[in-house]
Amino acid sequence: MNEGGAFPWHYDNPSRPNKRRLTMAVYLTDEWREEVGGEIVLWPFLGQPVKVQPSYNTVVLFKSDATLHKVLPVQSAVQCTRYCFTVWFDGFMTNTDEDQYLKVSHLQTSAIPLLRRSPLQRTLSRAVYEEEYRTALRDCFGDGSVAYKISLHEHNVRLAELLKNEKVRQFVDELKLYREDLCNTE
Ligand SMILES: O=C(O)CCC(=O)C(=O)O
Ligand SMILES: [Fe+2]
Repeated sequence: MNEGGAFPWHYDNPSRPNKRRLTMAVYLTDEWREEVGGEIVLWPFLGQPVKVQPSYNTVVLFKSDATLHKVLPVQSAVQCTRYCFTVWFDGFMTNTDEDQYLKVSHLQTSAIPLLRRSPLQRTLSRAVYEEEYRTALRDCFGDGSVAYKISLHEHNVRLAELLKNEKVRQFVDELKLYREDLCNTE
């Protein structure tokens, strides 16, 4: 992935033909401490991010198709190897049409509770969190690196494609406001 072993914001199951339903990450770093870094951050759609320390015997379980997450860079100056293994559980009913295809009827306030728990959020996530996606790419790959430039370009292209649609653009603006309001009240 990259030298620090970090991951930018992603879903473990981004779309078909992926079958992942559940992610289980098991952390086995002995004597993990804060200056090592490498925390996993889970971000429930439109909610508050949750940072989990990858300390020995910690297990994290989440929905692979509806949990945005990233892994913070490990500080290479601190001589500590990060040990982790991940198990993905596939599902038979993963990425159904209902999970996969955003409809015009989803682009309205009343659909927000559904989007917050549904894999449908994946279509809108990079637009709602466009800046956070960019920052995480830079933190993971390093400013000026080829990998950063390529991944940033890919993000920008996919974002522009999504925002071509006027209704999507308007709804994304609404979701950004909703997200801010919720962060201030939660
Ligand atoms: O290393 C971790 O904490 C999780 C890795 C991860 O997100 C992945 O493999 O998709
Ligand atoms: Fe992941």
